[in-house]
Amino acid sequence: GKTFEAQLIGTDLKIAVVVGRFNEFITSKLLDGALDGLKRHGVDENSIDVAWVPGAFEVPFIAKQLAETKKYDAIIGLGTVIRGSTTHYDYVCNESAKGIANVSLTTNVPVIFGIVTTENIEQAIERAGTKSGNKGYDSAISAIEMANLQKMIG
Ligand SMILES: O=c1[nH]c(NC[C@H](O)[C@H](O)[C@H](O)CO)c([N+](=O)[O-])c(=O)[nH]1
Repeated sequence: GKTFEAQLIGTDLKIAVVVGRFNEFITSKLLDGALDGLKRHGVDENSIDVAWVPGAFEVPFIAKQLAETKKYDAIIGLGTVIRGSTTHYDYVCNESAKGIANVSLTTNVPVIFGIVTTENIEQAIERAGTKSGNKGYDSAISAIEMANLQKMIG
């Protein structure tokens, strides 16, 4: 039988990035990583739209609005939730994760979960371009793969 495995080439793809402003010190780095990953894999700068929302909780809502335009091959959700500074850490994380998965499934547009969820600021910094890489960059690669995979399966 067939094996579907997509290329990581982003030419001709249209991508939207939804990024939470909360913990902007981190999320701006995630966005930089995502844009870097998209462009260096061939996505045209003019084919990348970015929407800023207040925080991770709002990412799914705007991701859904963008998905319903049918203009994008994939959407990347970026944010940072740090338990140390959040009393309602679990709610924000759970609703953001559940919401993002739900948008994918209800709109048939791949939405990548690029929300950094950590115990403390140091761990968040590690995932935004230091020793654990950049989760925004990784999300960009996953977005390209999922968009191409969906096109392969048709
Ligand atoms: O993205 C985040 N939003 C956070 N809260 C805001 C939330 O995402 C909504 O923007 C807010 O509740 C208004 O709806 C966070 N904390 O509460 O700490 C957080 O750590 N990260």
